[in-house]
Amino acid sequence: MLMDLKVVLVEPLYQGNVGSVARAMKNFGFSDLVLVNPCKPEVEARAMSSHAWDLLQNATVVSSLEGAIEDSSIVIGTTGITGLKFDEHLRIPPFSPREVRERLSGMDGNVAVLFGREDQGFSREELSLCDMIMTIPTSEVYPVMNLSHAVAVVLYELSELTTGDLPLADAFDVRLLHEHIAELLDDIDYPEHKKEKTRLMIKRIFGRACLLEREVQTLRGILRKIQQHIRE
Ligand SMILES: C[S@@+](CC[C@H](N)C(=O)[O-])C[C@H]1O[C@@H](n2cnc3c(N)ncnc32)[C@H](O)[C@@H]1O
Repeated sequence: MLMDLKVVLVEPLYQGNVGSVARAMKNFGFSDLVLVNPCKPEVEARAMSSHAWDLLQNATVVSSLEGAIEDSSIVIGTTGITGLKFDEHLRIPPFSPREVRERLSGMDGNVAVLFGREDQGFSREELSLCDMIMTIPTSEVYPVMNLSHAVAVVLYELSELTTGDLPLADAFDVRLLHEHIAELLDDIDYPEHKKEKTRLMIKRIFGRACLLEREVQTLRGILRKIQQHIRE
């Protein structure tokens, strides 16, 4: 069974790419396409989508990335630029599509894979919403691929992903866990200037772990106990 996976295109600029993405999705058996503030898919998009025009017609159009991923347990950002050039503050180890497939194999849940703008990729704020970063290994000489080519390679690999019976934590519960951690940092008077980066680091650690429902509940239980202890 295929994982419940949606492809999110963030502010795609060119109709041709949007059409080609729809085609690649249909080629690999995916249908859930979300477009954040897209260019209007018209004649060119239709031509490039070929027999996947229906998929494009049924795409969900939203006005914010947050809205596109609010129900996703795991949010995976994609980029051709890694290392310090990518973002010196985030320093996230990127995963190849094969590594992502291996990590998610046997699990069940909502996964969103994000693809960035053709000209600028993602902003730092957008990247901070991601649990994992995925990079297709390419030539170092020219690592940045065309948007729709990148989608096709990623989906080729993820179409081999087999869903299992381990439920990924619900997006809402993961959000509560992070709110809980933020409260705890306040309770222990964690240095104000370090809070944001620390919260992001914890989000990344948990993101890489692909937390299961039971694990989130256990972590929240422990945090509650610590909080009670501190507040007494
Ligand atoms: C043309 S690229 C964007 C290039 C942009 N100049 C940048 O700085 O990221 C459009 C999108 O394709 C995807 N992409 C391109 N190359 C990739 C690669 N090697 N691995 C994973 N995704 C890639 C990413 O989602 C990227 O945001």
